[in-house]
Amino acid sequence: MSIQYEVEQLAGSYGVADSFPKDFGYGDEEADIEDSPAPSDSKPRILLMGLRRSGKSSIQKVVFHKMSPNETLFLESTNKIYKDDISSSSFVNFQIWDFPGQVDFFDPTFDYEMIFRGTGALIFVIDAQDDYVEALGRLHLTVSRAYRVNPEINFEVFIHKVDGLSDDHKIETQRDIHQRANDDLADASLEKLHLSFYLTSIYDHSIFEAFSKVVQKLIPQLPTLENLLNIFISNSGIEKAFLFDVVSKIYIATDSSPVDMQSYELCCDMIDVVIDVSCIYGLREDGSGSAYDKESMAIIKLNNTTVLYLKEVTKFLALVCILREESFERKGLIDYNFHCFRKAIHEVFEVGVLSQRPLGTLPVGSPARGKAVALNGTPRNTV
Ligand SMILES: Nc1nc2c(ncn2[C@@H]2O[C@H](COP(=O)(O)OP(=O)(O)OP(=O)(O)O)[C@@H](O)[C@H]2O)c(=O)[nH]1
Repeated sequence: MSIQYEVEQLAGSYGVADSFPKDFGYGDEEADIEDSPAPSDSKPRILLMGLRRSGKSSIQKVVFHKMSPNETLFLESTNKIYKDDISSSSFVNFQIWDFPGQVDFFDPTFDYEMIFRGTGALIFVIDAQDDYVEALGRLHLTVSRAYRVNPEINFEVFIHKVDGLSDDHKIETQRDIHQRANDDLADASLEKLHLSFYLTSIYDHSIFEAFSKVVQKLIPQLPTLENLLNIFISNSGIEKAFLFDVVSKIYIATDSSPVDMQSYELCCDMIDVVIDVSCIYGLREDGSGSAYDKESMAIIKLNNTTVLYLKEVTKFLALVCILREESFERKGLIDYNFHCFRKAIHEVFEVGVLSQRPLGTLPVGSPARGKAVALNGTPRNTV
């Protein structure tokens, strides 16, 4: 059975007119799509805030720059705002702003209104191995100010460095921080301000999983991507599928079955294996070429009748699936369905790229014509 029909219907019927975070690729199919990235300062921002030494720079380096967790021990304290534009290497077309812990953010020389206005998500990092009373006060001050300037911001709290805590202690810490932070908001009549909490550590996959959720909330096309994944897996006998940003190993979408940490870790490990092998054996003799390109694909059969299947979807994205060996007997069907899935994803992105062009330059009849454009759902303000 093919899924071509449904997929094409879906991509069309959603009429995704919002923009998509990143131009999606390369090659013949996309040659007519102009790459017109937003000027770097107009990109939606993810702010990383928190007290000194809470782990902000480490998070950023581990997730987006492949730094090994142990190396973060030698990171120097950040003493100015560090703007990291990761859009040239990653699907995630955001600027990550790492704030130095010791700077008085509400110093009058700091134009915090401008900073918050163009912000998509504010991640507040709390060191769970330290006394967190001061951090909670700072959290309250920061989110209440930010909310007044821009109530659309997603407020995310990373209860970080939980690798040092026992399971019971983790739960208790999360409950306590959740309770106190929300009590403070209630006292300030800010009940509408919603905080999301995550237990994170750079020493396991929890930081990638948490960042995945933060980024997913900023992708307006998420429901379309999830639908496409659902159709793909149900027609191909696949158990779980993730759409990964290869560089950061953030999953930007998955099908609607629950995510268990082990499956996610397995898929992350597969990406590492593929990229590492490709770096060693996949480049040309003079070192040119790319470790990840249109040809990238891998199948790994495990000794427990599980098969892992990875294929390139776009320049930055890969589909990684987990399936049973017996389902893999119909490999032809899976390959064909993947082909349709890939095409549909490109169509979704194509509309996104078109919608980023000035409206006057769009072809008449283009679905993006006449719609207001907001990058990742976030106003494009220049700071
Ligand atoms: N155990 C543990 N240590 C961590 C984790 N994340 C960061 N650290 C350590 O925390 C220390 C401070 O990390 P930084 O990333 O420099 O903290 P920061 O918040 O950027 O600090 P400032 O730049 O001073 O604001 C480093 O020694 C890291 O190795 C974690 O998940 N677990």
